[in-house]
Parts: sequence; structure tokens; C-alpha cells
Amino acid sequence: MSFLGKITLDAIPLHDPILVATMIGIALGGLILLGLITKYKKWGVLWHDWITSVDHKRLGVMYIILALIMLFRGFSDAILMRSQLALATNGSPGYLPPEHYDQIFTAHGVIMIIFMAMPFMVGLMNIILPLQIGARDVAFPFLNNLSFWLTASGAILMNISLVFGEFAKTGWVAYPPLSELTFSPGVGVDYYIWALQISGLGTLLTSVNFLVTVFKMRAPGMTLMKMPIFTWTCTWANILIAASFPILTAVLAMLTLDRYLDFHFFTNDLGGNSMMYINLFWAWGHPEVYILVLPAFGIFSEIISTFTGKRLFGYKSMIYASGAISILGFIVWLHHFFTMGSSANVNAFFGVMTMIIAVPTGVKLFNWLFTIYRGRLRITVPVLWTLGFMVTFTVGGMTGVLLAIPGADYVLHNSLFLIAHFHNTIIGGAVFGYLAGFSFWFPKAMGFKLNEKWGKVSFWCWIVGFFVAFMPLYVLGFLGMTRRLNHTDNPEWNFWLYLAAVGAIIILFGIVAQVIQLIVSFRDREALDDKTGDPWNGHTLEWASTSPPQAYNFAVIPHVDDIDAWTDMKEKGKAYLSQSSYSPIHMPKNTSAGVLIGATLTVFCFAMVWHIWWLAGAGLIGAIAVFIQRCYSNDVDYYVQPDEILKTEQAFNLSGREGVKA
Ligand code: HEA
Ligand code: HEM
Ligand SMILES: [Cu+2]
Repeated sequence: MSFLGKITLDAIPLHDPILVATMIGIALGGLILLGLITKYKKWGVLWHDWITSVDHKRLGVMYIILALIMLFRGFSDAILMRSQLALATNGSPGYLPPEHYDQIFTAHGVIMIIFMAMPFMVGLMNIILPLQIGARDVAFPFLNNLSFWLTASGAILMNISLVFGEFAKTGWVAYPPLSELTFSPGVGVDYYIWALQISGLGTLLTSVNFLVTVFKMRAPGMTLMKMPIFTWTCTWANILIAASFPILTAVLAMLTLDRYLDFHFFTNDLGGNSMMYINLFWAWGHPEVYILVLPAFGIFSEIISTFTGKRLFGYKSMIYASGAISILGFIVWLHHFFTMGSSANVNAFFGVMTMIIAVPTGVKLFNWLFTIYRGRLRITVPVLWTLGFMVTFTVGGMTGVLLAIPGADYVLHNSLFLIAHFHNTIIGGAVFGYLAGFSFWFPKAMGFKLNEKWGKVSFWCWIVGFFVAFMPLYVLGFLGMTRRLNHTDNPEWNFWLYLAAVGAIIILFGIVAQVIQLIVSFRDREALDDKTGDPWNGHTLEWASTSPPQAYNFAVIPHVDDIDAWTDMKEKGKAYLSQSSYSPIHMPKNTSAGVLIGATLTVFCFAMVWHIWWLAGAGLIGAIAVFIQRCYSNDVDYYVQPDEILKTEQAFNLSGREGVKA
């Protein structure tokens, strides 16, 4: 084994024009970005205010930036696939050879779920959850920074595979024996393993952090049954994360042992059993989809009640329904392998359990409808996403129930019907939810509102594009087309494949409109400025703070008497009260430990992928050293002094906020 392990010049795919063009693009883009940062002298700000920040709001913003970048990458992969399948009809090979196409759908699935949807969800939770419960930050601010950098490290590692080597060709589920060394001798699966492992650790730590935050740091008076609904759904999601991500860690570790040390957990011989992997993977994978969608449900609830100007209908039933979905979500994973040959009784149990999830989900839908009923719904961009979700997700949920019938699943499993089902729930449920939350909470995080017109254009392109792109896949599924094909030879399918490609292009317009929306809003930020901190007449405590909130969130921790704590305070004249003196506020200091641990672990993982053992050792020792150093550091906190708080609060109240009482 050489000094550089398995790495050679051949690892850089210079023979593939698409990849070379991508690399040049990334290099140029990167250089321009670095140049701009240098030109505007932003390195200091970037390092001190962002990269090393332990502030939950800034970390949230960074998570969302990561998610948006990954959305572009994941969507580019989708466009590549849709155009390939539109060109490669009638037996023509198209322009993407199989070994490249297989990497693309694997990367698309992994990126969209692990590096787009998860960071988007965690980002919104970071920005909003501590504010909603009236806390000054999360329980463990440094851990929060570390979690972000672990997630980002996973994303970076995965994107390095574009330049060095290859990514897995196994699909996002990486089933053995295909993912074993015998059938995947390249480094693709190793990138997959380490990228998921390191980011999964970040997610697990986040869930622990937010569970402690919710159970220990709520404002006085906020009992569990007075917690805002978004906080509740995030809490259920965090419970699911804490329970299911260790399974992912374990199953990936077992696959690692198989590939690196010739263990035989999942091989076909020497006592291994690949079905074990499938079982464990979905014991994580199924809860994962509810982890993605539950916080989105919370976002829709907040939006519906805010823009109808009413209290949410059925607050308690929403909490119980979310709990029921979480618990049921944990005992249905076998529906992903009905065809694997469990007995009819086992299949029946898991099928029925799966169908029962429709009941609490239906409860939620009817609660939203009853909230709208007799309310005066203001049709804003967040509301459009919510209404779009209610229609789209119902379709996706119904086709899920169809798949839950084992007999039907024997026909539809791994067909494009399945692909249509899950894009229908993930895009219509989770992605629409995050985009709704993005436009709803953007003014809170950034201090100005988003342009409405471009937001509406984006919404309409997304929803029309969605239906044009994915309804044909249901038809193709019934016509017998299976997933993961890179070319087809059935004239009956052609029309639907063309139509799906057109749909993807319409979604592209939606994404472009979002970029334009961001640019236009940034340009007009003076006019879109939110001086009140409460642009939508909100119900919950995040709207009690300034936009963007001060580092300490609340000068005085509010006392909570109602589920809609902020509405209650406004009604009772307790909102916007300023004081003549404040107590000092204890705050955590920024630290470079998180990003250093992330960077050294990226080196460790990269070296493991390429079997460069000395470098792996160095990376791991580096990470441990930084961690120990951090453990012994006493320079971790500071106090914001009362006169400084007074000055900030007075400046804010004088800036023209409604209902200010001097
Ligand atoms: C956010 C993501 C998300 C969500 C929320 C769901 C929700 C559901 N899913 Fe889906 N699913 C996925 C993402 C998701 N799924 C993914 C990613 C895969 C495959 C991955 C892969 O193989 O690569 C998959 C695969 C998958 C399968 C495996 C199929 C196969 O491999 O052959 C099955 C089978 O049972 C299934 C069922 C369901 C059901 C019953 C629901 C239910 O929760 C839906 C409940 C909602 C409703 C039903 C609508 C609203 C309810 C009402 C209006 C009330 C009235 C309704 C009735 C009485 C029916 N899903
Ligand atoms: C935005 C528009 C999107 C388009 C046009 C799109 C398109 C596609 C296509 C063409 C495939 C391959 C289907 C096949 O096997 O034949 C695919 C697979 C997949 N997509 Fe998407 N997708 C989109 C968004 C998303 C999002 C937002 C997510 C998740 C959050 C997602 C998750 C997945 C997953 C998990 C797979 C399966 C990968 C595999 O087979 O291993 N997609 N998508
Ligand atoms: Cu499932």
C-alpha cells in the first residue's frame, strides 16, 4: 500500500466532459466567491460572526444556506436524470453511461434527504425553537456549532467525491451484497458510508441538544401543554432522531467492518445475511421520513393559525396525532420490503399498522381545514405553500396507503409508482413545508420581508411543475416501468417520459424565481424592512423579539400564560413593555473548536475512504486534541451588561415599533 493509499491521478475523472465542466464551474465559482470576500474584507466577519458562532439563529441561517446549495446540486442531478430518460428512449443510450447515471440517482437521493431536507429542517428549528419557548439559546450552544460542522463536513466529503474518485452506484439505500467490496470495489460506497456517518452524528447530537432545551429551558409558565405546535412537532421529530439514528450508525459501522476488515455481517456466505442490513436500514429509514415531515406539519399549523387570525383548531389533538404518527412511524418499517419473503401474517401486521397512520394524519388535515373554516384567510406566500401542501400531500398519502397493501405492493414495489409516491409526500409535505417556513420566518431571521410577487411566481411554477413532473410517474408505474433504469425501449412510455421532463423544467423556473426573489428582496430590503419584529401579527413568542433578534433573544424572559403566548400578551397590554433597568445576561462565547473538529474529521474520513492510514490517524488525533483542549478551556462565556441592554432595547423601541409604551 502506497503512501497515498488507493489514490492515484486516475481518481480524478478527467475523461468525463460533464464532470470536468462541473469541476471548472465549481472552481471558478469558488474563486469568484473567495475574491469577493477578500475584496469586501469580509473574512473577519465570516470567521468571527458566522463560522465560529454558537448563536442558534446564525447556525440556523448557515444550515439553511447549506440546504439551499444542496438543493441546487440535488436538483441538477434530477435534471440530468430527467433529460437522460427523455433522450434515451427507443433503446437509444442517451448521453449518460450507466456507471455515471447510477452515481447520479444515488447522489440525488442522498443529497436531497441527508444534505438538503435535514439541514433545512434543522435550520428552521434552530432559528425558531429557542425563540418560541422564550429561551436565550439552546442548552448546549457549542455542541450546536459542532453539530452544524459535522453536517457540513459530511456534505463537503460527499461533494469531494465529484472530484476525487466516484460516488456509490448502489442507490441511496446501499443494499448489500451490491454495496459489499466484491461488487462495489471502488471508493464510492466508502464515501457514502463516511458522509452519512459523520453527518448522522451531527444530527443525533442536535436532537439531544434540542430535547434538553425543550425540557429544561422553557420560559416560566410554559407547561408542555402550552408549548407552540412547531416546537411540539420538532420535539417529536427529535425523539424519533434520538431513537432511530443510532440504528443508522450501527448499520453503517457493520457495513464498514464488512468492507474494511472482511467481516461477514451482510455477505451471502460465511454466515452473513444481507437481509439484516435491509431490516436495520429501514428501521432508521422509515422513521427518517416522518422526522422530515413532522416539523413541516408544525410549520403549516403555525401559518394557518397566524393567517386566519384564529387559534389553531384542536391544539391538543395535533400533539397527540403527532405522537401517534411518531410511535406508529417506528413500527412500520417492514413495508419497504414486503417482497422480501416474510410470512403473510407479518406482512399483514406491518401493512395494517402502516395504514393506521392515515388516521392521525387525517386528524391533522381536518384540524387545518377547521381552523380555516370561518376564519379570514390572508392569501400570502406562506399560505399558498400551505394550501398547495394540503392538496398535494393528500394525493401522496393516499398512494402510500395503496402501497401499504402487501398484495398491491408486490406489483408496484420498485416501480415508478413508488417514486411518484415518495416525491409526492416529500416534496408536497416536507419541501413545501420548509419553503413555507422559509418565507414565513425570513423577516424574523433577516430583518426584512421577502418579495411577494416573485414568491407567488415560484410557488405556482413549483406546484404546476410538480404535478406535470410526477403524475406521469404513476402512469409509468402502472405501465410496468421500474425505478433506476437509465434507458428505455417501450414506445408506450415515451410520451410520459417527455412530459415528466417538461415538468422538471417548470420546477426549474420555480427555483429560478426563488433566486430572483432573494435578489430582489435583498435589493429592496429598505422598503421591505420589518421594524416591528411582528410583521404578520403572530401568535407565539418568536414575534416578541426584534427582527433579527438580539444575540440574547429576550432582554427579560417573558412569563407565559397561554398557548398563544404572544397574542395573549398583546391582548393584555403586556407586550412591548420596556424597563428602565435590566439584569446582566449570561452568554456563551464563540469558539473555533467546532469547525476545527469538523475539518479534522473530514480529513479523517477522506483518508479512510482512500485507505491513507497515517492521514486518518492524524485527522482523528487532531479532532480528539481539539476536543480535549476545548474541555479544558475556561474562556467560554461572558455577560452582556445592563447599560448595553438598555441602549439596545431603547434604540429598538424608538425605531417605530407599533404599540410601544415608553
Ligand atoms: C416525507 C416522506 C414520506 C411520508 C410522509 C410518507 C408517508 C407514507 N408512506 Fe411512504 N415512502 C417515502 C416517504 C414518505 N412516505 C419514501 C422516501 C419511500 C421509499 C424510499 C425508497 O424505496 O427509496 C416510501 C415508501 C413507502 C412504501 C414502500 C413501498 C415499496 O417500497 O414498495 C410504503 C408502503 O406501505 C409507503 C407508505 C406510506 C404511507 C401509508 C404513508 C402515510 O403516512 C400517509 C398518510 C397520509 C394520508 C393518507 C393523507 C391524508 C389523510 C387523509 C385525508 C385522511 C383520510 C385518508 C384515508 C382514510 C386513506 N411508503
Ligand atoms: C425537485 C424535483 C425533483 C425531481 C425532478 C426528482 C427526480 C428524480 C428522479 C428522476 C429520480 C430517479 C427515479 C428512478 O429511479 O427512475 C429520483 C429519485 C429519488 N429522489 Fe428525486 N427528484 C426531485 C426532488 C427530490 C427531493 C426534494 C427529494 C428528497 C427530499 C428526492 C429524493 C429522491 C430519492 C430518495 C430518490 C431515490 C434514489 C434512489 O433510487 O436511490 N427527490 N428523483
Ligand atoms: Cu416507510
